Amino acid sequence: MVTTSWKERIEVHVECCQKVGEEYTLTVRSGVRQEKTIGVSYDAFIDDVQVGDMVVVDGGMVSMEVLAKAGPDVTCSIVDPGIILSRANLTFRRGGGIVRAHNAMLPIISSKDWLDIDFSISQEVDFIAVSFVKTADVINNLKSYLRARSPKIIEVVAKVESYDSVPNVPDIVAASDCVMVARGDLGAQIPLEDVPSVQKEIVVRCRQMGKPVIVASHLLQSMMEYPTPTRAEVADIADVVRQRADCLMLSGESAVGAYPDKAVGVLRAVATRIEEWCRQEKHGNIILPQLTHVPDGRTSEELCASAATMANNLGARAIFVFTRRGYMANFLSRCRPDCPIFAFTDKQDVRTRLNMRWGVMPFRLDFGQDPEANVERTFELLKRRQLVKPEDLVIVVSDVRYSEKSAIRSVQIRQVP
Ligand SMILES: Nc1ncnc2c1ncn2[C@@H]1O[C@H](COP(=O)(O)OP(=O)(O)O)[C@@H](O)[C@H]1O
Ligand SMILES: C=C(OP(=O)(O)O)C(=O)O
Repeated sequence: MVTTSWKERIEVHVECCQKVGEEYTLTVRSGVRQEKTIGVSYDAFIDDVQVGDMVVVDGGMVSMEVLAKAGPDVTCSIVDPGIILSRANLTFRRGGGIVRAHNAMLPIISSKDWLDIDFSISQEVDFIAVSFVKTADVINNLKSYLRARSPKIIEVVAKVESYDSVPNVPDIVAASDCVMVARGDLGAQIPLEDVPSVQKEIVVRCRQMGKPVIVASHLLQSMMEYPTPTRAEVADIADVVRQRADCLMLSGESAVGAYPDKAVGVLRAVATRIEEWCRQEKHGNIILPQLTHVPDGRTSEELCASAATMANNLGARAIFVFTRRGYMANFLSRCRPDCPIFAFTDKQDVRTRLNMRWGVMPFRLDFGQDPEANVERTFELLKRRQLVKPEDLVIVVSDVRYSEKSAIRSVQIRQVP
């Protein structure tokens, strides 16, 4: 996955602002290395900020008041001391409210991003994530560009991380292939106490609309420095899993933290345990609206809903599904059944994209002419991998051939031979 770059960023490695009243210079001059001088990576900072504003770094890591402006430099006095980490995010508050900076008017996808998008197309990436999405328009625009330029389907992930995106979430979810709740930047733009409810609303909305959702950042923040997490972080991961989000994403923990492998291990262990508990306790069930209206889509949706209900009621070991474009696997995933969904597709890019879907373990398989022979091959394949064993009860969503040329869809209750 590649991501677009638009952000107002601070360019320091790590800076400790220790004393109240200490003066710092924020400058838009690039590459300046002077004591108590911090680079800001967008030029409009100088126009946006006013004397008396409060500049808030990373949602409150450090706050400083603007004392004076001179050319490219802004002198600030530390109000709340703390540590500024590299690529920190800046917001300004004036009269208690957030200031809609000039940057909020800039295009979400910059000219450099378009070059990067062209490069990503040439490299056949699977996903492009758009930072600081405000409305669905930017997603629609990028998707139509990708449709015209990319021979391969590239899915577009909307990163919800700005103040402006929150009221537009329903349209953004509808337009995107996938949504990321980017809690790091979101928490700097909206009050921190609003982040959990916004996260929950986005996760539920995405599931209702059949779009995968990633919850990102600060899941194991303390593991940037320590080999074990806090109990509160474990509880946060458990909450995301109980909300039935599709993906959990580490950021700094795996990118620059001291214990990346341990952090991934903790994430996996907690998620696995809580998923098991969710299956027993039946938490997180929600009402799913009808998604499709065309007759063919309705049939697929109903078939998958019934397959998931049957699997739950019968305590099935797994659901097997054949899917060329990923639709059937996606419908099944949306139902969040109690057992894994083994999805078989004849296309490698569909297999890769299905990794993003909740509960789906995708496999690539060349489909032969006879549907039943394909089903039998999948049993053998999964027995070899010890994912199922003889006599396991499984639900199979597959075509059944009833004449030389035609097949009908079916949901089958079967025992692994
Ligand atoms: N056992 C099977 N062997 C080969 N192909 C199958 C089998 N069962 C179903 N299929 C095919 O899998 C595809 C399901 O594709 P998918 O993209 O998920 O949804 P849709 O049916 O809406 O195209 C259909 O083309 C169907 O004919
Ligand atoms: C995922 C996020 O964005 P980035 O990748 O820029 O940290 C975030 O802000 O939470």
